[in-house]
Amino acid sequence: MSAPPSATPPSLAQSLHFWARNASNESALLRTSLGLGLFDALPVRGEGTPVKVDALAGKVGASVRGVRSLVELLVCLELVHMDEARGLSVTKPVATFLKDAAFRERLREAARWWSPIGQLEEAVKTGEPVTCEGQRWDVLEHYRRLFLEPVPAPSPEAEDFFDRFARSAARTWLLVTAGRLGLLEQLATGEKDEAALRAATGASERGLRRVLEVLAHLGLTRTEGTTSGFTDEARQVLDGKALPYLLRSFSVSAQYWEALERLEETVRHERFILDLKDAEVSRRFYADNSNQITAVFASHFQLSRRAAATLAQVRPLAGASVLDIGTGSGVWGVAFARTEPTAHVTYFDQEVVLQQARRNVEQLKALGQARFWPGNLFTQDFGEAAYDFIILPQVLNVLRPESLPDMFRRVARALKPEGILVIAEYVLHERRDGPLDHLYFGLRRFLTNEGDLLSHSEYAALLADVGLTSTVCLPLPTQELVLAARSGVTLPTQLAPPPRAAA
Ligand SMILES: C[S@@+](CC[C@H](N)C(=O)[O-])C[C@H]1O[C@@H](n2cnc3c(N)ncnc32)[C@H](O)[C@@H]1O
Repeated sequence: MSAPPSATPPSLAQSLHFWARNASNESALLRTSLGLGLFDALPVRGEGTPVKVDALAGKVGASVRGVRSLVELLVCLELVHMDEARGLSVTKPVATFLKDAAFRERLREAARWWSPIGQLEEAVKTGEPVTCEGQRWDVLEHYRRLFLEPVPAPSPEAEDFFDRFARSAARTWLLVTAGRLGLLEQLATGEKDEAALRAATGASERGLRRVLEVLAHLGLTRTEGTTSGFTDEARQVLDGKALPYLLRSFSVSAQYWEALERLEETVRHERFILDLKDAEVSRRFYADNSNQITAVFASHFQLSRRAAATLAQVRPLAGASVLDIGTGSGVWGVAFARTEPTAHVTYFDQEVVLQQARRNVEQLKALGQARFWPGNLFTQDFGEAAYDFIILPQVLNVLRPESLPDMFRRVARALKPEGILVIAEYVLHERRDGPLDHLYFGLRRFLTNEGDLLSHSEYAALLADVGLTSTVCLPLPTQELVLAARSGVTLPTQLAPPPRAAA
């Protein structure tokens, strides 16, 4: 299920993508919004004076940034309406089903299962209820009721809301668990009988059956007698490298589980459960994530090469000095090195992450043009008038909003007078009400004590403050490119065509 509700049901590939990345965010969003009383604090559309986000945060006693990161998603999902003056009200169908006491109780009951669901792996192995906060929870029975014995909701809108609220995260965790048990990998190699699957995964009879029943319900598997395998569609979608890639995405989502469960605490008090501003937590998280970042290297390399080609339209890259800040896998800097063999690239990141970047740069035979610079991007002085291009690829969203002016000041100082700043980011619509994937990404940045996503004009205002008065925003597939420079410097106004497959 993806949103807003559309006439055509999503394909299995689209659903898997959503379950891997955003389904647990969606459940946490709705569970937290309800827990905070956000819907109840808003007037019904057309029946009262719309409320601005600051006032709403005051009403529910929570942080403005936190409430804003929820509300922008609720607006995008069309559960909350935002008028031209940014006044908020709850839509009529939502107000109606939330007044239904029995439905409300179903939501409350479903909300209690987040932690127990996190122990699904144990439940599948033992076939027994799990213990959580001193109580026994029959997670396998919960999955049966949730997916195989649905209770009618008071309206189609209520059913859609319940699905997002209760089942979205449950789908993600089922797939996380099936991945961890090695069940999906077993099924990918062909049909298997129950005994073989139990032996390979350590699952109990009851646990395996339930997982397979729900996977079948999701359209991934089918079982005849005691033999199970992927459906034809699942086989096609999970062919080759697609399954390992998907499993890595699920494992990244799993890292956020507890923080999503406790999102209400974070929105209320800005108390961060997965605090990436803690140096040790950040080191571990990004060291782990750099594998994931490397897994998406090939697709991001398409984007970064296209960005380098776009800049080469207005400025020769020959002999250019390039600084790639928060380089991660190195995918952005190395694209400049590969586009122009005389360009020199400095890769800046945490030491532990640079080890991975070095391997990737070496593989692309660009070590001769490389310098690796370990440091802390929050405090590092990047020098003065030293670089023709500075790249900030997917890194501004790591900085809390109050750190952005200082970051831009250090970066503008390090740019040569004719230099160009290259920001690759998830740039929001001017109304900050989409795109949906960007907003979910933004919610994760908020809950990990990282930054805000901005619109083009919000970036332009901050950049103008440091003298980079000329900006353009060019949409790449999946993210945006904001280019900035001092007045009079020519910036490209359109993207170069996509590069050919070979690097
Ligand atoms: C979201 S990743 C982006 C990676 C890469 N630029 C890309 O587009 O794939 C953010 C990067 O910022 C780095 N980072 C986060 N905090 C940092 C800090 N305090 N100092 C240096 N690098 C940091 C992380 O290690 C990570 O590689």
